[in-house]
Amino acid sequence: MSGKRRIALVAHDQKKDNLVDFVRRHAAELGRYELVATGTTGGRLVEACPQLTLRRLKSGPLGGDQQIGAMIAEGDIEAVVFFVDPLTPMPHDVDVKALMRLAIVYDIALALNRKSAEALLAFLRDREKGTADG
Ligand SMILES: O=C(CO)COP(=O)(O)O
Repeated sequence: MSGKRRIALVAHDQKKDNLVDFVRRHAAELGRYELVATGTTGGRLVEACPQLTLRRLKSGPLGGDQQIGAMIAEGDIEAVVFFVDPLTPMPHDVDVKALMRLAIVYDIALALNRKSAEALLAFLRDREKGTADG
């Protein structure tokens, strides 16, 4: 690891534009973290924010969600921003659930939509300042 704290970024197809918008608006702040993303999401983010250094994992349905889950289990993830699409059936739904489950098990900050992602960043900011628990 680089020594920076790590954040995972993931979005389902219908939510990728929303995540790109979120990351673009917070690029400077997110750039202070080591960023990992599932494959297609990562491609979109790198295209939109070429200044960000981001490691692309496998695409979600091909194991990317599980790679993030494994990082959580290893203690290598600080927070997960995962913009989920609740209206479309996913062939890899079990992987999505497994990732969320591990985030809960390990008490990892997990944001599933834009407002909770804003709250997550505020929490990380407070934690850096030493004014948040956890
Ligand atoms: O499917 C995903 C999360 O479940 C995201 O994967 P991609 O970023 O490769 O589209």
